[in-house]
Amino acid sequence: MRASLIQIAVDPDESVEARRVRAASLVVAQRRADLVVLPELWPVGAFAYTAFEAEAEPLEGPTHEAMAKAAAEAGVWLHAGSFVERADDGTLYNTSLVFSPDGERTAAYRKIHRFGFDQGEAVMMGAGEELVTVALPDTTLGLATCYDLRFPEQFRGLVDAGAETLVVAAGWPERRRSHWTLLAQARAVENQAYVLAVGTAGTHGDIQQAGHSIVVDPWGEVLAQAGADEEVLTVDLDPDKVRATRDQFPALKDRRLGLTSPL
Ligand SMILES: NC(=O)CCC(=O)C(=O)O
Repeated sequence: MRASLIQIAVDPDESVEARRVRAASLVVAQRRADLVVLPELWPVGAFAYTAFEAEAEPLEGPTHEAMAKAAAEAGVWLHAGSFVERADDGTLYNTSLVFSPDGERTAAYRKIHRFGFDQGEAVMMGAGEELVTVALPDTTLGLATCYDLRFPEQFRGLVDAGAETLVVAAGWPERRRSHWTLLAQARAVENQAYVLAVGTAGTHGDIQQAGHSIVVDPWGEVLAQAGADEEVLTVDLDPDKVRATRDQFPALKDRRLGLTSPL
């Protein structure tokens, strides 16, 4: 199974519409891949908080339309990264979309853990409430977005729901790049799953992006890592490796659930 991670550059001097057109053509160029993945909030920029309101779209808005078309034209499974969704009640969400090779939407995932503590996304957006997995012919994807990477219980929930390939769409800052690499490897090792983590390049909201998208195998080995600039990272995955790792080193079976504290 070939996966291509598109580490697109997000800079304020390019319009959202121009970037949408460019992202679609980058997807269409990945015709030889089975799965293509874009990062978090690439239309507007994950830290471009002041643009969230103006650039919010309905679920089936222009980003949905462009990405459905690109998936069908390339004939690939497409995790289209996330965009700012405006729900019918007006609430904004950081929402990821997945399309099948015929351009049908198969999943929408609203980011569960909002970043910013008492500001930015954490106060401007609603929180997703549902774990989302997507069954592909060769593997099951478990979806997560950026800050979610810091919450292992979300990933365990995805694994319990059948996930074998954990996809993290992010807009991770350069300042915490060491956490990005470490956490991607940790989520792979503890869940005995592939981790495909794709970030953005460029600078938005004055936050320099780390790039360094990364693919980690179920044993925790880094199969490939991008640099800081715009880049497409292409990797061949062996879905049987998840089953083999879980059979040969069955740590997931030794979980002790329901422990209580005497305090
Ligand atoms: N967009 C995000 O969720 C940023 C997360 C981040 O910067 C961090 O966890 O560190």
